[in-house]
Amino acid sequence: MTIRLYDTATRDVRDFEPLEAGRAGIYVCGLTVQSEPHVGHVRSGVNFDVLARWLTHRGYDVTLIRNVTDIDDKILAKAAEQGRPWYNLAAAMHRQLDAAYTALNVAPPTYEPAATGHVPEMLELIEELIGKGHAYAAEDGSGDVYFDVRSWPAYGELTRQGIDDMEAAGDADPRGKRDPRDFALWKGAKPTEPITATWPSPWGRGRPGWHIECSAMAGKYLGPAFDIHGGGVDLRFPHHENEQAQSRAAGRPFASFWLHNAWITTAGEKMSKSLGNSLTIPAVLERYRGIELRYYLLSAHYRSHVEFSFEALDEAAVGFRRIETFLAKAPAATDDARLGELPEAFAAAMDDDLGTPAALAVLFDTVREGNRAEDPRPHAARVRAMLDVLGLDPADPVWATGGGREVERLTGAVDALVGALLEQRQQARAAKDFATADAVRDQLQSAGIEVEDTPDGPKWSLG
Ligand SMILES: Nc1ncnc2c1ncn2[C@@H]1O[C@H](COP(=O)(O)OP(=O)(O)OP(=O)(O)O)[C@@H](O)[C@H]1O
Ligand SMILES: [Zn+2]
Repeated sequence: MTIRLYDTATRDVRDFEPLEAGRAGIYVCGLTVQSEPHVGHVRSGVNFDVLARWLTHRGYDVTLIRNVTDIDDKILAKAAEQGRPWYNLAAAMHRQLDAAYTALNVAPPTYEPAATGHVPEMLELIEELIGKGHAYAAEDGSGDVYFDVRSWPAYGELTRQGIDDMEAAGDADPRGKRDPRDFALWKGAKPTEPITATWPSPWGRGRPGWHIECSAMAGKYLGPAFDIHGGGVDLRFPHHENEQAQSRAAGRPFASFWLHNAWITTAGEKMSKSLGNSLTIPAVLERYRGIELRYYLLSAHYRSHVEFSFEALDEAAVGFRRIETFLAKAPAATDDARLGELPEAFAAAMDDDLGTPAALAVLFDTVREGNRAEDPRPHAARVRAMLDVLGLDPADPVWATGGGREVERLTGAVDALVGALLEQRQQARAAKDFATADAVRDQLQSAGIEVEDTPDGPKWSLG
C-alpha cells in the first residue's frame, strides 16, 4: 500500500515518505501565459491532477500549488508585437488556460499563485542570497542581480552536471556576470520595456527572473521543505536546477522528490508553438470531447513521450466509448459509483509510479468480464470507481456539458429556443392575451430562466 514514485533526482523509484504523516505538499511549475494552450501544455496539468487524486484516495491531505508565470520576456515581446498591454495578453491567455483545464476536468490547485503577486517574497529571497554570499548585483549598472554558481558547490546536483560542462545562462548580458553560468535573479529595467512591467527594488526598477519566482512561491505556500516538485521534463535544466540551488543556498531544503512528465511529440519532436507543430486545445475540442482527450493523455505513462496523432486519439476515443457503452448497459449501478471497490491490481498499478496504462488494462479487463457476466452491475460499480479516481467518470456532472465548444453550442441552442418562446410572449402581449404571455414567462421560470424586459427587448439569463 505504499506509493512509490520515480524521483528524477535520485533516478530511481522510491517509497513516497511524506515529511509530515498524512500530508503531501506538491509544487508544479505552471505555464507562462503567453499563447493559446496546446496539447503539450496541458499534459503536466492532467498528470499532476491524477497524482493529487491518487494521493488523496490513499488518505493524504494534499496541498497542490501550481503557479502562473504572468510576466516574462516572451509575454512582453508578444504583447508588443500585438500592440496590447502585456497584462492584457497574460490575463486573456490565463483565461484560456483555465478553460482548457476545466474542459479536461483538471481540478483547480489549492492555490494558484501568480508571479506578479509575489514580488516582495522574491525580493526577500534575493536579499537573503546576497547576504549569504550566493548572489551579487551586476557591476555594469544594469540593475541585474545574479546567482553566483561558483559559490554553491552543490550546483549541478539535480541534473548531475559539473559546472564546467554546463551551458551558459542565456538570460542577460554576460558582461555583468562573474561566470557565464550565473543566472538572473532580478532583471534591471530596460528603457524599451514598459514601466508597468517593472517593480521597485534595492537595485532599481526591474522584474524577477523566472527561476526565483518558483522558489519564492513554493516557499510561501509549502514552507522551506516540501514533498514533491513537478513539471515537464524540459524544465529539469536550467529551471529546476536553479530553483533548487537558490533555495538550498538560502537554507531551505526544498523538494524531497522531483517528478517530471515527458513530452507530447509530433513527428518525434516536442510539440511546440515555435516549431509550428502544435495543436491547440480548442482545436482538439472541436472534434473530441474533453473526457476523450483526458483519457488519451492518461493512456500513456506520464514518463513516456506521447506521439500525438488524430489516429491515436481516434483509437483512444473508440476505446473510451466501449467503456461508456458497457456502463450504459448496466445503469442500475450508477448510484453505486462511490461504493465500488477498486480492484487490487488497479491500486497496485497506481501505487507503482502512477502506472496509468497498467491501471487502465485492469479497467478494460473488468469491462470485458462485465460484458460476459449475467449481472454486470458489480463490475460496473468497480469500473466507475476506477474511472472516478482518474477523473474520468462519465457520470460526473463536470462532464455534463462536454466542455469547451459544447458549452457554446448548448448556449446557442438554448438562446434560439428561449428566443422563440419570447417571441410568442410578445405576440400574445400585442394581442392583449396576458394569460398566454404570463404562461410563457412561468414556463421559462420553471426551467430556471429569468426574463428581464429592457428597452432593447427582453433579455434572458439563468436565474
Ligand atoms: N510538447 C510538450 N509536451 C509536454 N509538455 C510541454 C510541451 N510543450 C511545452 N510543455 C510544457 O509547457 C511549459 C511551457 O513550455 P514552452 O514554453 O517550451 O512551450 P511552448 O509555448 O510550446 O514553447 P515555444 O516558446 O517554443 O512556443 C513547460 O512547462 C513545458 O514543460
Ligand atoms: Zn518553476
